[in-house]
Amino acid sequence: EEDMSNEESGGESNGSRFVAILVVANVIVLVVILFLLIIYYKKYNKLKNAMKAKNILPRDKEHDSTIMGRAIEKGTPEGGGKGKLVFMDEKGPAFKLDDLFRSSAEGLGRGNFGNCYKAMLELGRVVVVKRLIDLKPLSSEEFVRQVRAIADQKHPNLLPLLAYYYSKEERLFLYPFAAHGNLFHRLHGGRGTRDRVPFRWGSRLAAAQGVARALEHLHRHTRSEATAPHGNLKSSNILFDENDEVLVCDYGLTSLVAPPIAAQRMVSYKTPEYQSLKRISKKSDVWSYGCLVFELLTGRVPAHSAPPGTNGVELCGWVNRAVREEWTAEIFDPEIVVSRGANQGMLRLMHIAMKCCDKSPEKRPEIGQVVAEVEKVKVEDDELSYSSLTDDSSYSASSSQVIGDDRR
Ligand SMILES: Nc1ncnc2c1ncn2[C@@H]1O[C@H](COP(=O)(O)OP(=O)(O)OP(=O)(O)O)[C@@H](O)[C@H]1O
Repeated sequence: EEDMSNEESGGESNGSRFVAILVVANVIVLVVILFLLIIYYKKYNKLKNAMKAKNILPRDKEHDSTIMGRAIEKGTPEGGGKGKLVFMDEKGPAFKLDDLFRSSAEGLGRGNFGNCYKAMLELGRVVVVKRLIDLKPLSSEEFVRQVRAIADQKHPNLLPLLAYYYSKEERLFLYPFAAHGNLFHRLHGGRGTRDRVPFRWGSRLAAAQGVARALEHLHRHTRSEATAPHGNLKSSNILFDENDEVLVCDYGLTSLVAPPIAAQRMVSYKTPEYQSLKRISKKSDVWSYGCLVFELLTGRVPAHSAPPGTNGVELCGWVNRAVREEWTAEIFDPEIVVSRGANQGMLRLMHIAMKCCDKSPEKRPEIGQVVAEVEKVKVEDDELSYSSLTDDSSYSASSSQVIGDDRR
């Protein structure tokens, strides 16, 4: 009897051990399955994002329609922040934060200071929202003071700041949308394809004149000489409105951006004097203007402002070498020289740009002088005499080179 009861209790304990092993095995299998699912999900997401980044998968529509909301949600009252949308026009708000929150948006590109979105509001209004990252740590009062200084710069050739959004986590600038794109695309887009719309000399000259006028305005309204009032002058920051009028944008950010970031990313910090002496001044903008004019005349991208994925040329050195070595005719974009070669106006503009790009900032002209000279350049300018900025002897020499040169 004793043996039988021992056998029974042994059987019972074996049974419960078996059940326990079964439970543990099940738990292990479940944990392994869960673990595999997590790995699979992570890999799937990684692959999906990589494909999206390479434009293999179409962009998510839902993402597009809520992108603006996500961009600002942390700062809104609903998100727990204390976001504020402030309009610069005294007439008062043209729309509410909520309208922006609900607008559908499309990315325009990622610049050096964050993403830019085109936001389509109800009633057909379109604005551009620029997210600002890597700013200096400024108190809200100081930030507002700097933003007001930017907004007060009003000129027909400057893209006006419509509004700003400020919260602890997020700073946004709102601008009108410029319908005809930027100068970079106008100059370099679609080259060598059937889609290319030629960008003629007259339009390039008009762009050079508009930019010079905008810069002069910025310089006249900036007291300090030891700052670059624009700071980031380059072709992607020159826009065209629906009438093809020039609108210079992204001015005044030098006062908001942290200095090491500015040194890495802004054009005014690529000047010879900043590279050697860490000096920045109004003449840094004049140098950037000279480079921009070279870009207009040559159709080549300057190395210092070439967007990622594009190659640039060190244009100041290249043009100076061409003039020195007597092959000036070759620098001009074939799209503007057509059959008659570079005209007097193109040569005149080239010489103005050469003065602007002088290695020594002291030798560069003031932007006011640049405007006066650029305004004198005509679409068909056959006058041989001109003054102050352009050096008559080098001008005559290079004009004859242009006429006599073989195109290499
Ligand atoms: N108001 C606007 N209207 C139309 N296009 C704009 C407007 N503002 C910016 N863009 C375009 O959006 C794109 C991204 O602009 P963003 O200013 O962020 O970058 P970027 O000009 O390439 O570089 P950076 O940040 O150094 O200025 C550029 O192609 C620019 O020309």
